[in-house]
Amino acid sequence: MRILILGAGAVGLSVAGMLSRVATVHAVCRARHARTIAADGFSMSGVWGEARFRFSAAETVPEQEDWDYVIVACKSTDTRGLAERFAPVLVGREVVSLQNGLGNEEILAGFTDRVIGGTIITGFEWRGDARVHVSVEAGPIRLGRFPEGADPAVEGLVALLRAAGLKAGSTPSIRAALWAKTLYNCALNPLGALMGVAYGALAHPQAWAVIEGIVAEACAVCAADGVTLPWPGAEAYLEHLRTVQLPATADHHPSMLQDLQRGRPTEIDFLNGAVASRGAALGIPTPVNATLARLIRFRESLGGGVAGEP
Ligand SMILES: NC(=O)C1=CN([C@@H]2O[C@H](COP(=O)(O)OP(=O)(O)OC[C@H]3O[C@@H](n4cnc5c(N)ncnc54)[C@H](OP(=O)(O)O)[C@@H]3O)[C@@H](O)[C@H]2O)C=CC1
Ligand SMILES: CC(C)(CO)C(=O)C(=O)O
Repeated sequence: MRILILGAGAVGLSVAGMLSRVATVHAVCRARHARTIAADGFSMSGVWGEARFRFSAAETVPEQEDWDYVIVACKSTDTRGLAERFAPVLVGREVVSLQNGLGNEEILAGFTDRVIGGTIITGFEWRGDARVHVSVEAGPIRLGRFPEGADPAVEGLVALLRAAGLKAGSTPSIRAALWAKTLYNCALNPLGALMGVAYGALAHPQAWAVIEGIVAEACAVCAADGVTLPWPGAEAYLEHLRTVQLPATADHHPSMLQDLQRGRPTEIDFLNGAVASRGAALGIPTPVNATLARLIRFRESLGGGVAGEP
């Protein structure tokens, strides 16, 4: 099996490393990571184990290679640019999004008619060039044919991930899985990023009241979008978030916080911003999500460092 990973960073290089145990892998990543991988390998620590992996990595794709799967693992803000740059590699191939948020699969569907959606609810933190710490894991990787269904290509990648030692499963309703992951990220990422706290701190009643608003609106938009979530309503999801997901990732700081600290664009327009824009299109009011999206965009405009510092 031959796997190409595009936009390989914390998530993509870790998945590349694990898959290199059972498949031929090439990762398209930044040059500094590629240099370190060539010299010393990719180093991984944490809940996926301590390991050093060697696989092919560069800023470009080797010419005239064939790929069984192309996994896109960049930030959602880079999906379109990356897809445009590597468009010839995507045409007619199985292209898998392993990213957060709503909208990546729709972008990739403009480049291939074989899109597989994916969700990953594991925490990855940079520790240096080509060095990543896998901090927490709250569930298996979920894959499904986009917009719906599962088929042998989806099952083939699930089997490969399992053979590599990862927890993975398929779903016939990837849109529901993407919405479910988006609920989690919308509820926790912007608040955690704005307040500079780990997820566990968001159980505070003042924060939780905001989270209730975020989730109620997002569930209403999701229902209007024709997607049935695994929970009967917002209350049931909030209970799952409070009792299962929050404890499992209590010590994790949202990647959005790191983006803000580094003065980088966040994925807000694929999270709460996407809930607000889809809500507007469907006639569902989303004042809480729209306000959080505005606050994050405002914070982005202030650049890196701590707000208020000279
Ligand atoms: N980190 C986490 O814990 C989790 C992240 N996710 C999601 O997974 C996705 C990826 O996140 P993550 O791995 O953290 O992001 P990273 O920023 O660590 O990785 C993406 C990498 O792609 C690189 N890149 C972008 N464009 C190109 C290009 N044209 N050529 C080569 N490299 C390129 C980026 O470089 P540069 O930075 O220089 O632009 C970066 O190194 C996101 O949607 C995120 O929300 C999901 C679950 C957990
Ligand atoms: C790491 C994870 C899964 C939160 O636990 C995440 O989605 C993020 O930080 O964006």
